[in-house]
Amino acid sequence: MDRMDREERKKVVEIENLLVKLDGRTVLEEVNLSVYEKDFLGIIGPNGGGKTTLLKTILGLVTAEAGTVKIMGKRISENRGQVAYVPQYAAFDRSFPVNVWEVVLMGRLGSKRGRSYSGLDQEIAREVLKRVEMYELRHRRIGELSGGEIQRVLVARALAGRPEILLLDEPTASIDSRFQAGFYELLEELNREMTLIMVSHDISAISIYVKTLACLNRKLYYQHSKELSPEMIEKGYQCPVELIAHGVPHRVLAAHDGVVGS
Ligand SMILES: Nc1ncnc2c1ncn2[C@@H]1O[C@H](COP(=O)(O)OP(=O)(O)OP(=O)(O)O)[C@@H](O)[C@H]1O
Repeated sequence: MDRMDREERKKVVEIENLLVKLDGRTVLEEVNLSVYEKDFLGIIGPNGGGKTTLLKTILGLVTAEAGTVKIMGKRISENRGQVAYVPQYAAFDRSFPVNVWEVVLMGRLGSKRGRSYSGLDQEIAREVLKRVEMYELRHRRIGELSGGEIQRVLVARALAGRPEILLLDEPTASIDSRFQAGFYELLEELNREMTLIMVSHDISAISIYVKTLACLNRKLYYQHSKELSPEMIEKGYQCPVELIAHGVPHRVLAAHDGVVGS
């Protein structure tokens, strides 16, 4: 995406000089990031690099030590409801005794008045379940679903809040590779209407679907492009590029000596 194209679109997430400490330890520092309307940003990086923490900061669940985070031009505290989160599947308790329909309705909790869900809440739950092709299984207990099905339900729950920005934390980690392509296709379709920010370890898969890639290892390396320069990877992973390059399709590597970019 070139600069001209970006300037015509709205900035939906704007992070400046972010510093986050957890238990007194610096987890994120000097993070600057602008995400534009309808971007599909993939964030990669080593374990413990701060990816989940960055998503939680955008959601307002983690407080910054310094710096600013703005969503749609406003501070997070003034702007709830426009960002939704699809958690890591592993973080979801499968033994929780609820069915698909109830899980998706939880996505309407922010708008619920009184004790019961409105007709509108139910209509939205129906619509989002159809969207992720899980409506037929709406009476199923969560514990009876496959990893891929649960992930679709979690996307539906996030969509039920009618977000402008969807954050996804390793959404395909537990999905059988046969079903991953279908899941990414769903994300591509959603991206026509909303901004997506996705954390993943699966560089080769996400590089097919995302529009831009960033590398996070306490600091964020990002050029508003799908190409990762060897320098970004080296800084991001703090190990020689050669080790990583085997697992990265060439087309995400910018041209440099010894590696031909395409
Ligand atoms: N609640 C917490 N209290 C203290 N430290 C934490 C907390 N949550 C995370 N951390 C630490 O912050 C660092 C970043 O963690 P985070 O989960 O954001 O990384 P990540 O890039 O998402 O890792 P992974 O790829 O393994 O999921 C890690 O060193 C982790 O141990």
